[in-house]
Amino acid sequence: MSAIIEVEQLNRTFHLSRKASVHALNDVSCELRQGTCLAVVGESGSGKSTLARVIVGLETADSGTVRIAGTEVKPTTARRQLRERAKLVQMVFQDPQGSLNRSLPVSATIDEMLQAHRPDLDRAARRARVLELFAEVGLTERHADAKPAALSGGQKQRVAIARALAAEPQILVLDEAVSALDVSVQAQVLDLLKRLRAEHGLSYLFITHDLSVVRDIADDVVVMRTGQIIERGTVDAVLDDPQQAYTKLLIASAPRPGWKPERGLRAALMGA
Ligand SMILES: Nc1ncnc2c1ncn2[C@@H]1O[C@H](COP(=O)(O)OP(=O)(O)OP(=O)(O)O)[C@@H](O)[C@H]1O
Repeated sequence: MSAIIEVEQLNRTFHLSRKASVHALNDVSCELRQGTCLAVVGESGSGKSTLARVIVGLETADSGTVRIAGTEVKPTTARRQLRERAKLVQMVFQDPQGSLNRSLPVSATIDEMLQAHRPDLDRAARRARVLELFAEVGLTERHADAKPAALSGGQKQRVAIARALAAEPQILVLDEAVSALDVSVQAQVLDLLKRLRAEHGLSYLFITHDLSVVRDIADDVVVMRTGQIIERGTVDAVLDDPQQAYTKLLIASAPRPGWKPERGLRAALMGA
């Protein structure tokens, strides 16, 4: 199976002051196989979001390459190139609020995407497409015409997914996209994502700190720690037979029935 995203030796350092800097990405290489889901896991600050942001072009790497669908993508501000990249890869964030205007119906955000990516559609055709996209993510016309405040967190995240789909991308980069949702709503959104992936032949880069979510949706996983990938493999191989002590700790500290927060990763790493 060919790779739709190939990341080679990415480096990104943030200089915080004259003396202090953070190596957020340290020679990171990985690939997302076409039609599959690659999970990127690791504790807070390990570099997951920076990797996602470099891939979608929101962040610039100091060195290294990103190829999407065989073509190297470079940071750009040129509208045409940004639009081409948006057609390949769309990002869904933890907080859907960012892409919604409080004073407009949520359908407006999808209409805006369609205006950018489907200039062939007139107003009536865009409205029809908006309703089609809402139906695809399990929402109705009533939801489309509601303002953000009238929708639940799960419904808003469905709108964010519909917005991403409006560009007809090949890849979704989901950055903690289900992390803020209640467990039952999270399961519904994960089911939706699995269905959409199958129906549209999408590939997912799935950033999460939650290993139960990884087990549910991902095929492959990379484990990040302080900007480096320290373990990689299929989900079954890595979660059932982790090789690195850090991965073992991540798994041991993942919430499960009977789990106590004070026995979490930080406590475990500190030997508490
Ligand atoms: N714009 C920035 N300026 C300075 N430092 C940054 C910036 N973005 C990220 N960092 C630092 O880079 C490191 C990696 O951050 P990143 O957000 O990629 O980690 P993460 O694994 O996604 O964490 P989280 O799950 O908390 O979002 C952290 O130490 C962070 O503080």
